[in-house]
Amino acid sequence: MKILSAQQIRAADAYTIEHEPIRSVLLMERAAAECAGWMVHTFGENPPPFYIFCGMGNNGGDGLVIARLLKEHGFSVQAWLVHHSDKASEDNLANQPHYPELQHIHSLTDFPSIDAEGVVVDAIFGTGLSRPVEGWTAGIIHKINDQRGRHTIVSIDMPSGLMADKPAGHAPCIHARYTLSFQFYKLAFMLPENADRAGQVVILEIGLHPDYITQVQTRFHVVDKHIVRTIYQPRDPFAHKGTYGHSLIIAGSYGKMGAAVLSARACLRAGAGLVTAHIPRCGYEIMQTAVPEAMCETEDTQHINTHFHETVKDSYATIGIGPGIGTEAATAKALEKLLSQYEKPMVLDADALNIISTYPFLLHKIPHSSILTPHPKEFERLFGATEDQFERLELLSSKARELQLYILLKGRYSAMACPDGAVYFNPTGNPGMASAGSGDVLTGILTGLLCQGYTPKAALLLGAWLHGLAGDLAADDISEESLIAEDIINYLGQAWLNVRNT
Ligand SMILES: NC(=O)C1=CN([C@@H]2O[C@H](COP(=O)(O)OP(=O)(O)OC[C@H]3O[C@@H](n4cnc5c(N)ncnc54)[C@H](O)[C@@H]3O)[C@@H](O)[C@H]2O)[C@@H](O)CC1
Ligand SMILES: Nc1ncnc2c1ncn2[C@@H]1O[C@H](COP(=O)(O)OP(=O)(O)O)[C@@H](O)[C@H]1O
Ligand SMILES: [K+]
Repeated sequence: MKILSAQQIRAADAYTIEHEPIRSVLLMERAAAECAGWMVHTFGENPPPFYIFCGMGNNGGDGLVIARLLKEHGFSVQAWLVHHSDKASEDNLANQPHYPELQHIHSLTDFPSIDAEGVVVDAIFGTGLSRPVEGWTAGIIHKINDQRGRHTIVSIDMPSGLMADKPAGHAPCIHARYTLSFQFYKLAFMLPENADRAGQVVILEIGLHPDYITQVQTRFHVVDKHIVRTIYQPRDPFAHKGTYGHSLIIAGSYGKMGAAVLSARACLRAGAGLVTAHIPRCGYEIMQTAVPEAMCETEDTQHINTHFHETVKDSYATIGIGPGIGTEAATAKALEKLLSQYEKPMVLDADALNIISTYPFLLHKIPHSSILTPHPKEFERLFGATEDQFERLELLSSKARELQLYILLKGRYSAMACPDGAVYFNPTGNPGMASAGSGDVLTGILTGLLCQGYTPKAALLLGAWLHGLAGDLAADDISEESLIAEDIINYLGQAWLNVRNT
């Protein structure tokens, strides 16, 4: 699914109005009807009172229509027009007479007391907000946020105060429980700095013209079922174990053999034909016992990996390196040699990335189209700090282009930058996965997918999706709290079935 900028969304509205064709006030009616429908579906059993705050633009226009529709449905509704500007938009103005009970807010003192527990609808600003909200309108936003404990706040299209594709910093902004966003995710929703602003994002289809959506060029995308289904390749009925490649996992050190076990096991469950784990000697029995399906190659050194470059053969379809290997000088030396001699795309994670941040010239030795999977701290060590998360996204995308690598920046919506500069966000996954070892599993999955012949881009998008989906399926059964990395591996099979049957 594409992520459009505010300006592209305006163009999509205009294109739809001209080519469907539909009058703009009817497009507003259609969008608002989707919101009202969601509200009836969500709160309709025993409807609470609704308090609707409308702005002067088209977002406010949506609010006016929602107020009318909910009232017609028999809900208890009060609505206010927040006069942040002297002029209302045409469609806002057209809808005001259809809601005669409309009340007015001209200053902070007009803010009503809203007693009974209910739903506060925020339709003050949408994608038209061009600068941070100031003055008494900012005060209204704070007053609405003060209601959070007692009321459910639902924002229409955007939480008011947030801008679709610009940082809002510490500017006043509604903290919604739900955001009903029209047709597309907005870039701002993908960033952790806005996590407590948009709340749970619900995408509502409002029938914007498909021709516009197909032809519009955008760098940002959210991975969805359609993309994943296009990537998925069923296995060949005549396959043998050689068909799906031989991968090498270089991982683990004394005290961190779990990282190696998790990566090797995930690599197998992702579908690799053969897996060899390269580990220090201290891990031999652990690995052979925990992952009997994997072959094992050990170092002369007892506790760390130092000579893996000597055993690497071109016959390995790919390599996954990094989880738990430590950052000792001897390991760093071996990594440098490995990067100089192995030419196929590989997966680099964790300590492999930490070593590279200490010796940045190694970045240029990584085989093109390899996948790097830093978490935010590792990313900062590799590429430096940024002012805000929009700037960090730009840095991510420009580094992927400059180095011709795929870089996955981990998070709630992991951001995956491609060598052509495009960035895909992965929507699957949950906070239960914020526990030790989840990243080691991801390394194994990505390696397993590369190994069996998926292109690096396909492996990246499908791998992140499967990883998060397995986590979601596990959390559904055993809770987010008790989820551990091993569960992600155990539910990978169900995630595969889900992808196959979609
Ligand atoms: N036909 C369309 O264009 C449709 C638009 N829709 C709605 O329209 C919204 C966009 O509407 P608009 O473009 O009118 O914009 P908004 O309603 O988001 O806000 C624009 C209003 O806010 C004012 N404003 C902007 N920045 C401000 C600031 N910092 N402080 C105070 N006032 C400020 C502007 O002067 C204008 O009055 C979408 O988010 C969506 O809710 C939907 O109804 C779908 C159809
Ligand atoms: N709140 C969350 N929502 C979705 N995914 C998450 C969340 N927290 C963590 N994850 C995922 O779990 C993985 C954690 O990786 P990482 O921090 O490297 O863990 P570790 O180093 O312990 O293995 C990442 O893929 C990340 O996207
Ligand atoms: K809003």
